Amino acid sequence: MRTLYLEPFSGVSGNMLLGALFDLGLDFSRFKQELAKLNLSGYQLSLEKTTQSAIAGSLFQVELNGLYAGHRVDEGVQHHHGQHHHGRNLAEITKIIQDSNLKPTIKKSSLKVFNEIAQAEAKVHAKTLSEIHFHEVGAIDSIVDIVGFFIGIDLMKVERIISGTLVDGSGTIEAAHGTMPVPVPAVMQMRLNSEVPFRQRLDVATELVTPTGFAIVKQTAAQYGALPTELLPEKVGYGFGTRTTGHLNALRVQLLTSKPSQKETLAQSDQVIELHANIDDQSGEQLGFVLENLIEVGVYDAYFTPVFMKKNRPAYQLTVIFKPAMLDQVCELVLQQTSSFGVRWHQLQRQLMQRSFTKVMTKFGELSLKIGQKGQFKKVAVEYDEAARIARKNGLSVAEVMQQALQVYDKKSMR
Ligand SMILES: O=C([S-])c1cc(C(=O)S)c[n+]([C@@H]2O[C@H](COP(=O)(O)O)[C@@H](O)[C@H]2O)c1
Ligand code: NI
Repeated sequence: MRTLYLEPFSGVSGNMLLGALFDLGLDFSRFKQELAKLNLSGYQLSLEKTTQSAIAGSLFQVELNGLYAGHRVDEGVQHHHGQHHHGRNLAEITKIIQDSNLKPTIKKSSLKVFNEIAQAEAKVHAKTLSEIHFHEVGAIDSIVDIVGFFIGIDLMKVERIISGTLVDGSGTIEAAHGTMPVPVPAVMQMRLNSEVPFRQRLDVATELVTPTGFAIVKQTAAQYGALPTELLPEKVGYGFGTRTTGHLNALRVQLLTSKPSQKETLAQSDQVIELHANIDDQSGEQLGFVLENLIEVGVYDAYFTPVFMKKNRPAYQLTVIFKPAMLDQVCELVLQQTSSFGVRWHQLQRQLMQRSFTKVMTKFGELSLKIGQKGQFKKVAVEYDEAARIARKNGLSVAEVMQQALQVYDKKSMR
């Protein structure tokens, strides 16, 4: 799976995302060909290979009638070059995107991002969605950045995006409406109840995370956190921002692929999801049923831990451990079959011993053994179900049967 890993150590914006994709090798001519399918005019694109703080990277900008696009959204009539213009609202932008010949997946993803930003702007400015206008200059910039990003990842065949923590600056910025706090209000609004990891640098007194950058990450990242260790960085790129921060102002991106030569490592180290839900109002019978169903669909483990919840309620915490591909299935099962109104999860790195299986013949019958190996360490475990069956049949303890099996194994392996 081709994965794009974002390192927004100096924030993220539409320009930085596209600059970074070009720096990774996205073909500028192919990109422009695809973007032309929008049938938009009045803009030029500039792509410059340059350096910042002695680091080589790419600066991507959208130029409109000689001006670099900056401000984006207004909640009504826009003053532009001394005239009054009504900007494009969400419905008009939706129409431009829908009427284009772009791939349906690109249209759909772009519209999700526009919706995310428009909802946040509407809330911040206490306006309705149709009253939020992406003004004439900013609308083109936003369309190019947002639609362009999805064109870029489609051309580069990126299948999954993972993002590290978004780092914003602090203080205030000057915008069309006056002074705005950082994180800017639209970003702050989109952060509410979102999982996107975020922190601020107090030594950078400007905006590093723009609404467009934040919305794209929020809508596209399948996972957040550190670089997955089982993946191999194949390419790295730097997309520069336009603000002067006194530091390297870039988004770093990595293109990751699975390590082909280390299949063994892959098999021994992988990622699992640990999901939790606290339940204080469901019967033991029903909860037992939930565990049975979870085990049946193939989770690695599922169990309850007694906990005290708010208001001193004795309750149970459900824990389920399973492979990441089962996330939707497990969430649905837990939400359908328990009284919990939500679930929470995190991804964990797991390391396993290399496993193999063998059989031994004891005087009571045949038994299966599981062998775990990690370097010079070795563990042998007797299959419990088989040992229990033999113990019952012969009137023995499970320990006696297991001991017999291990003795036979030891003799066999010493030979
Ligand atoms: O024009 C408006 S209303 C505006 C609102 C906000 C809010 O947070 S509300 C922010 N901005 C600033 O405009 C530029 C461009 O943002 P893009 O996401 O289009 O790149 C950026 O500095 C925003 O913070 C404008
Ligand atoms: Ni705004």
